[in-house]
Amino acid sequence: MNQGKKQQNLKQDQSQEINIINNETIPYTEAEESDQADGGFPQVQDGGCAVKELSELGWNDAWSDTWTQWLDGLNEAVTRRFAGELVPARVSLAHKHLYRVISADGEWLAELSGQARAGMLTLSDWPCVGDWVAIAPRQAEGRATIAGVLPRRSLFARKVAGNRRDAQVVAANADVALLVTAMTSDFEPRRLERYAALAWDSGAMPAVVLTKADAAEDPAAFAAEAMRTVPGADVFAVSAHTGAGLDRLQALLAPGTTVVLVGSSGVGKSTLANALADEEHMATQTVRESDGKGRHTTTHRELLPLSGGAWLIDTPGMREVGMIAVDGGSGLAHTFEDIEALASDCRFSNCSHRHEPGCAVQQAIALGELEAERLKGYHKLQREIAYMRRSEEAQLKRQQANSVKKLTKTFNTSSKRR
Ligand SMILES: Nc1nc2c(ncn2[C@@H]2O[C@H](COP(=O)(O)OP(=O)(O)OP(=O)(O)O)[C@@H](O)[C@H]2O)c(=O)[nH]1
Ligand SMILES: [Zn+2]
Repeated sequence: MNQGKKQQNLKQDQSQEINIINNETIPYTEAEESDQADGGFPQVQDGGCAVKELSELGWNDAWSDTWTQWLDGLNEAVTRRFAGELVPARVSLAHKHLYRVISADGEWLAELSGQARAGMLTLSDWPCVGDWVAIAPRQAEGRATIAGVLPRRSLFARKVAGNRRDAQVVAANADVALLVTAMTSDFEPRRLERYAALAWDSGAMPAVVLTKADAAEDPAAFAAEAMRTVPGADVFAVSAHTGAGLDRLQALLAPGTTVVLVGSSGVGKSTLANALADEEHMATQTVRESDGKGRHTTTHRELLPLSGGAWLIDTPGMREVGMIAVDGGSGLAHTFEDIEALASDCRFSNCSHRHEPGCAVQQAIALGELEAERLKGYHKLQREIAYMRRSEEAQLKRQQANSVKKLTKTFNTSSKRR
């Protein structure tokens, strides 16, 4: 799919306030205009982002099975309402309650059916970029109705610790999470551990990308350290500037694979994305020249095609994902498999691996089998998770207290009126 050029042109056409969907020109509707008033309408992603086959978007036998099961589970009213009209589509852009979705027939502007809306009980139920949804196209209008969201394979959320259901999902169904870190003084094994834990928790497969190979004296040493830090993950040393190592990385990103980039600011995520996309897809902060206002373009929430046929989810929320702590469940255990394995030999089952007698972890450190720094990283992440849990609980309590207060006030006011 080589539509990058077209996409660029479309982006520059924004000031004309048109959307091109399914090759038709459709003026903004009221809903879009009001969205635009508070923050700008999402950029037109790609006029004819038509895929020849759904598999290009990552659809496969497993998704087909999920689809069948999902349809079977629909209640009678929904089945009757959409009688045979539902087709799968993938969300390429989420903007408040308006979505862009790509189906085998092309790209649609879509909104949730009232019934689907009513079923959105928590923030995480709402569709987000990467989601597979069931749509009923409304051919005449060139719009579509979203009847529901298929169960997700993986998800990245803004707030993962504690109550996952209340997290805002910022990327769904990523297959691969590229943990991006530069081979400079920025390189921080402890941070990499945190990203790895986050990725394992998300359900996506982590792989490490070490950037700025051209500026590193000994890329192999960084790679070795990364392999020790994230056991079991593929490690790629690349330079977006010279192109070194990109081929090997491209091979991981098979057609239909969905990938996200996780990493701190300045490590080269945008540059890498550009190199993989072969186009300047990521010009998120270009100034709008066309209307002379010099206003920044809206930030994206997008599913971007990469040159090898894979897709990159780049949402503003993804940038925050790396900042937060993780669930503290399987992700932590997975990342620190070595420590967890040693821990099973500790004398006490609740050993904290600090001062307890018979601690197998401390013993391994004494024998030089485990780096003390790694245990420090483990403890630090544990502490952060505990801290997040506590602050979330406190926040929840405050919210509850506030709503009780509000209710009481409403009650008092209305009883005074009576
Ligand atoms: N030498 C070298 N510099 C690079 C490479 N890739 C990126 N950089 C530089 O690193 C700086 C940061 O790159 P970005 O791609 O903006 O980093 P980012 O991770 O997207 O940063 P945020 O947008 O803040 O999250 C820029 O000055 C790039 O030119 C590389 O392969 N080699
Ligand atoms: Zn121990």
